[in-house]
Amino acid sequence: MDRLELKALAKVNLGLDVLGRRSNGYHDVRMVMQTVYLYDQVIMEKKKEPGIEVETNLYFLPVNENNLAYKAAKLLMDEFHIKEGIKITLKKHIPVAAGMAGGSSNAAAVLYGMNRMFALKLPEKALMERGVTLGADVPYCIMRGTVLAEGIGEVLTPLSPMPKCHILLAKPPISVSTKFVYDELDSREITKHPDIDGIIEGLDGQDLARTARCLGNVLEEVTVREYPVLEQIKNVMKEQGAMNAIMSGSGPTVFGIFEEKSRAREAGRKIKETGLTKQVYVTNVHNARRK
Ligand SMILES: C[C@@](CO)(OP(=O)(O)O)[C@H](O)COP(=O)(O)OP(=O)(O)OC[C@H]1O[C@@H](n2ccc(N)nc2=O)[C@H](O)[C@@H]1O
Ligand SMILES: Nc1ncnc2c1ncn2[C@@H]1O[C@H](COP(=O)(O)OP(=O)(O)O)[C@@H](O)[C@H]1O
Repeated sequence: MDRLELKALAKVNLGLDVLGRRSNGYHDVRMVMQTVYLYDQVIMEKKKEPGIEVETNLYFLPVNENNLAYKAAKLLMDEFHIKEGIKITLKKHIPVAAGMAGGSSNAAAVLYGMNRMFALKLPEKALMERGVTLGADVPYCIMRGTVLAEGIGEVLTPLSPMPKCHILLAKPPISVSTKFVYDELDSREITKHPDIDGIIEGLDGQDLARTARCLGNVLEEVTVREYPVLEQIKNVMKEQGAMNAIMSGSGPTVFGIFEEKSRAREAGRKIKETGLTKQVYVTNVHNARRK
């Protein structure tokens, strides 16, 4: 196989709880992850000359060893002494540094793609073990779907799939570092832990209303205080009929759950109109496994 075109899908966190801090600075988490149908296109092409070439439509992204897609390719090329080269084209649509795991999803796609193109025959678990060395969310991005993520995010248990619904994503034009958000949380007392078990029970009962009611992200304690725009976006979504709305991951993307697509669209229009952000996307949950 000389060419492979993959979709690297984004995620949202339906629930995100932090249980403790490890001595290396990483945190023990308990998260419910959900894949959404917003994706980057990852095109992989073999080339005769050795080496890794990365090309992307976003001028500000690195195309060297600092790109997560490059790192993923290098990891397997080094381990398996691959002599041929690879060109990776990233057509980015997932907002960058947004709490939607765009970079991790690119890395996951490249690990999956390299495994297939070079017939490495690594089982999914082996790809995940390598993936976590690139980022805590990479193993989940390999697995995809509705998943409970524990440990630092790499201990994965598939859950009952999220019932069909529409997701409105809104990314305000602010930048928040994941490390900063986790570190800030250490200096605060967590006043309210999200009801992760309630989300899981909602999913088990295929009860969208219950699942939506239990959405929660402990990292909001840091970001919402710092950036009131997040609360404003959540409020518009709820006023416009969202079953609930919270921040995804370390932010700043906020997402709302809607039963009707027209209402999700209308809420997106309102968010743009009121000048909170121009970056809004209406999408849905995606539960198909990789082929
Ligand atoms: C917050 C979450 C929620 O899904 O997602 P994003 O907001 O990045 O999408 C993840 O936990 C982020 O995962 P990921 O972005 O892959 O993390 P990494 O690159 O491994 O780590 C970036 C930094 O986040 C902090 N970190 C990450 C994961 C974790 N369990 N504890 C942490 O404290 C560490 O300070 C680390 O240096
Ligand atoms: N292929 C990539 N796509 C997006 N970001 C990347 C990529 N490679 C490296 N990065 C860097 O990783 C950081 C986090 O990006 P991203 O994965 O989009 O964040 P998040 O996990 O918060 O959604 C950014 O600062 C970006 O410069």
